Amino acid sequence: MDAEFWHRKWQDRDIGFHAPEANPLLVGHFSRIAARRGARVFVPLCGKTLDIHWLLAQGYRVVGAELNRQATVELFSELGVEPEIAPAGGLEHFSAEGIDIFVGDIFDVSRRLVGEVDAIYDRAALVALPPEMRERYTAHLVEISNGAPQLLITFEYDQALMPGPPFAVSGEEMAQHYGGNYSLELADSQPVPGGLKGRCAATENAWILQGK
Ligand SMILES: C[S@@+](CC[C@H](N)C(=O)[O-])C[C@H]1O[C@@H](n2cnc3c(N)ncnc32)[C@H](O)[C@@H]1O
Repeated sequence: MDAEFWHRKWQDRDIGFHAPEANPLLVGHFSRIAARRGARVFVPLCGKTLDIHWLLAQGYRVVGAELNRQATVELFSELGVEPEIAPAGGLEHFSAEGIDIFVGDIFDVSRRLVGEVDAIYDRAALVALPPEMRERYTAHLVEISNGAPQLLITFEYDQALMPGPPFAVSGEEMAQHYGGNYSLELADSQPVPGGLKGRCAATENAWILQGK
């Protein structure tokens, strides 16, 4: 799952992960980790998700990281906002009132660059990464956010039945990555209607991670 894999997906418009509405688990649970209007929410691997539209509409500020420039151009266009675009280290920084998106590899996003983070919303980000990248990703997220609380959405299913992404991430794996920094609560668990990609029984889990 290198950069080319994701750029090709965007180029071929093979973006089944892009949901047509804000995620119900976000809508149902987010206020538990960030109640304050104006809180700044980090959305890693953000694509052009409508979850960002929802967060902005609730009065949150958003900072995102996304590899694909065209996805970011479309995000701002669909928000109806003209971004300022500037170089930022080796990345590009798209910004407008209440929103900053860094275009490039999340591993090049530093704590200094990302700035204040009050909460993290991870949907289709941890589960988009293969097992060998998840340890590095989770440690990096904790480092650049200073251990901000998270709402993290995962899938659980029999990985033998279907290759990822999205990958299955178990509760045990969650504890391995995040148990040292956070207390973990499985706040919600819902069957995926019709199965994952229409072919594999799965549950979608909403985890709330609060700093220890
Ligand atoms: C499965 S999609 C999810 C997008 C979004 N979270 C959503 O819910 O629609 C994963 C996204 O992560 C981006 N991505 C993959 N690897 C990345 C990396 N190393 N750094 C930044 N973005 C990355 C891809 O381009 C893609 O848009």
